[in-house]
Amino acid sequence: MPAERDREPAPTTKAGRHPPAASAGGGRSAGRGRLANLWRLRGYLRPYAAEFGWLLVAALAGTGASLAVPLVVQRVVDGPVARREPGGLLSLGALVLVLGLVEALLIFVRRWMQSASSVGMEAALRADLYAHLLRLPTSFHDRWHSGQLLSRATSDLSVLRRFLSFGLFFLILNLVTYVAVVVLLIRLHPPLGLLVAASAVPLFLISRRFARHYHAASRRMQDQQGEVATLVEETALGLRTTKAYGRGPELAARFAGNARALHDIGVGKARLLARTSALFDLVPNGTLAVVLVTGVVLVSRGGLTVGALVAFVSLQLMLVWPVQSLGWIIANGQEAATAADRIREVLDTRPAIVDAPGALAPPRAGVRGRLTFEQVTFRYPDSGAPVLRGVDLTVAPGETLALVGATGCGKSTLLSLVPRLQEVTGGRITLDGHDLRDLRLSTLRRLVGVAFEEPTLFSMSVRENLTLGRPDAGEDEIHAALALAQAEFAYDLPWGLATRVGEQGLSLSGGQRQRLALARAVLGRPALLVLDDPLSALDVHTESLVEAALKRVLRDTTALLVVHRPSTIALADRVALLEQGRITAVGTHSDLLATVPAYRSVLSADPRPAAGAGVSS
Ligand SMILES: Nc1ncnc2c1ncn2[C@@H]1O[C@H](COP(=O)(O)OP(=O)(O)OP(=O)(O)O)[C@@H](O)[C@H]1O
Repeated sequence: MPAERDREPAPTTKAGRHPPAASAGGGRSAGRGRLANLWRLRGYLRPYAAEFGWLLVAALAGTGASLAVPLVVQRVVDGPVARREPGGLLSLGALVLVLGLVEALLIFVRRWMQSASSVGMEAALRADLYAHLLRLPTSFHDRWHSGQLLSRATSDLSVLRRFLSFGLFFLILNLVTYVAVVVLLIRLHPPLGLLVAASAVPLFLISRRFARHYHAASRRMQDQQGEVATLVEETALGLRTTKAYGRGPELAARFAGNARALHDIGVGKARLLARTSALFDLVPNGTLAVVLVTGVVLVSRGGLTVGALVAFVSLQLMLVWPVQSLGWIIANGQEAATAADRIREVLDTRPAIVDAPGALAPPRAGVRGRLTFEQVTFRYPDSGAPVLRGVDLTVAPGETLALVGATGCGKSTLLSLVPRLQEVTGGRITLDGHDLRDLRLSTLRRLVGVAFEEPTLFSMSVRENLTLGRPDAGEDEIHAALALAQAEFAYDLPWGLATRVGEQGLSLSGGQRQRLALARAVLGRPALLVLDDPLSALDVHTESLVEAALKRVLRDTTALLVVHRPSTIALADRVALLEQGRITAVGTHSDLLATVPAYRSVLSADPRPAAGAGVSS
């Protein structure tokens, strides 16, 4: 299902902002829009419309059967009982039995069919949400807490399923029951019937107030669940650091604070529901008391038959449960509305980096690999100053260019622009003269092999990790890539390449992970290699082996490398110095060493500001 609106609401982000609905304590516009997002998800119910319709028919028929019983009882009381003659009692008794059996059968049919549609709807929505998360740019994931996404993909979807399978169903059923009973009551005795009908007014007012407050509480609760999920996830991922620094107690206290907040919101919600449920109990029972007293007076004055009073009261008793359950249904509905808001916040975020219409897909063989940055500017969303400012740089086909600069000057950012993980905010980058934005994303990412500073491995087999970008890679290619990255240790793992590496590849050493990530980048000989400090976690011996192997690959591949160590810089044909978002010098390593003090300063880790950086690109 496509995202429908072109807006990025302020989500519960890492910056801690909340969407407008989170603080919705009431207000007319909030009230109007409260169910809007729930309504927008109706498309997911469409495939199950017929099923849902049959369910409703079965439920309404069952309710009709149960409503008929008091009317038969009226005939029994006013007929055989009043006349004190049992004639006709048998047929009326048989009718009640048949009605009971029909009702039981219809309830069985309804329950049998009920769950499949809601589970199917939940699965479809979850699949769309996940696919959409994959399409969203890295800037989106930079801003959102992973726990918030996790809770949306799990608990929010379950809340929606519960509402669609029970809440919505009983809301319709109970409303129809209410109207049908009131119509029957008015037919039995118009003044008393209208009195019962009038009880809908306080019920409506209570419902409206409750819905408003419960919606706000639900939003707080579901956001807080996301916060707790984030904390648990961060703790699990950073467990080693936490333990090493002895920060366990501090984290436990932070968790306890968050869990306490969740608990308090949960208790608040439960109390709100309890208070309102009491009112929902009071109204039908109070009306019943008035009807009983008035009814008995009417019977004593001959204005109503005993049978009619029995039928009236029996029918009215059938309203107690629908009214009592109103609190639960509204609560469920408001939680579902909140869940829909939270899910739409993700679905409404448009993927910013997408294929242009008519995007090109040049074949690998036709790509020479000339990479050019033309006046490239880049600024992170929500941050003030641009990280890159007017970068001009050309990497010739087959050339290896090393990017050098002080920490935080924007090297990784510049690299991330090549596979379009981030989009330039000014200027353009071209590959063989084509603006990267004119290339099909999937093609571009096949042409560019990437290895990041932090080598991420997924909890799947080594082979799957290696062939992530090239599922079709053959055994020879895998072997060549592993050999190149000096990562043949993978064959010696307990199950060879079929060995599952742990989450984030934690069962491997940093150097092993880095070598596997390098093998993944070079697999299939991409036209362009983009490597962010690819040798940082290697020991001196392995580093020189990988360097030697890399040298071979780099000979016929265009490559842009971020490097810190002079030994790795030797791999490059030329070096570019990045300072405060600008390329201030380009040349060979020896030229720059000789002529650019800032370059010497960066390489010698000299913290002094480099004055007079000279050679410009
Ligand atoms: N996702 C982000 N959102 C906002 N600012 C960011 C983001 N990532 C990086 N930055 C900022 O952009 C600047 C450049 O970061 P970048 O990681 O590109 O530097 P770098 O030169 O690669 O650093 P290092 O050598 O330490 O890896 C830094 O000031 C950093 O704080």
